Amino acid sequence: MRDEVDLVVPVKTLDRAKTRLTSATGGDPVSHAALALALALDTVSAAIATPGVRRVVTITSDPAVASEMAALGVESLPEPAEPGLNAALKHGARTLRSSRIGALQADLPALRPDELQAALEAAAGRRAFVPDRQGTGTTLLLAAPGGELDPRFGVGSAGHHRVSGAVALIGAWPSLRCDVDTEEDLRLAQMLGLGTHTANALPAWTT
Ligand SMILES: Nc1nc2c(ncn2[C@@H]2O[C@H](COP(=O)(O)OP(=O)(O)OP(=O)(O)O)[C@@H](O)[C@H]2O)c(=O)[nH]1
Ligand SMILES: C=C(OP(=O)(O)O)C(=O)O
Repeated sequence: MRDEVDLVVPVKTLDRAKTRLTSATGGDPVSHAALALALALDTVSAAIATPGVRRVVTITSDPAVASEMAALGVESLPEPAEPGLNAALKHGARTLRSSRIGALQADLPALRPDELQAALEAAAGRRAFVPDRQGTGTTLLLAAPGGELDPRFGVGSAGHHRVSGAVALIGAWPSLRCDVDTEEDLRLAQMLGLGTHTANALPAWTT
């Protein structure tokens, strides 16, 4: 039987999201929100196309995000009263009550379903995580079947997830490691091959 996972994807309200990318859109808030949304839509589109992913739910208080996710057939849950990324993920994990839960960051615009699938299979039922391209952050955290998510995202989260007993998954999945925080990340993601939402939302300098 396939070891399927339900993924919680956190998405900040668009007017607060991706501040390190502000320069990429020349400070225009409308273009910036469109780019932040596009990153999330491409991430979620790839996740729902991955055979080992049973269900994807976003955690967001932004109605525009929830509406666009609904158009993809993806449900959104509002954020809990407690602020912050890890509180949002714990809330999502508790609400879903899945047999196996994972957290996927929403800024992976080059994500390929075959690469996400390869990482899910490499986890082989263990609590595991995928470090970002720099090796310090985390792009995917997987609970063991029936286990707690215990998210420790934030600065240096790869180290925190390792210390918490999660196995680092290292393999040929560059698109899963390429989270986009800065203009440089965006250029690298473009080289890997962006999803259509982000490609269409790109600022003029990239084309
Ligand atoms: N729902 C929710 N998602 C969050 C929260 N904080 C971060 N995220 C999401 O978690 C992921 C990783 O966050 P970051 O890479 O730090 O993104 P960011 O906070 O938008 O970017 P910066 O403003 O540049 O730090 C992104 O998908 C964010 O949208 C939060 O408080 N609530
Ligand atoms: C919150 C995280 O993302 P980033 O480093 O992209 O801000 C993380 O990797 O834990």
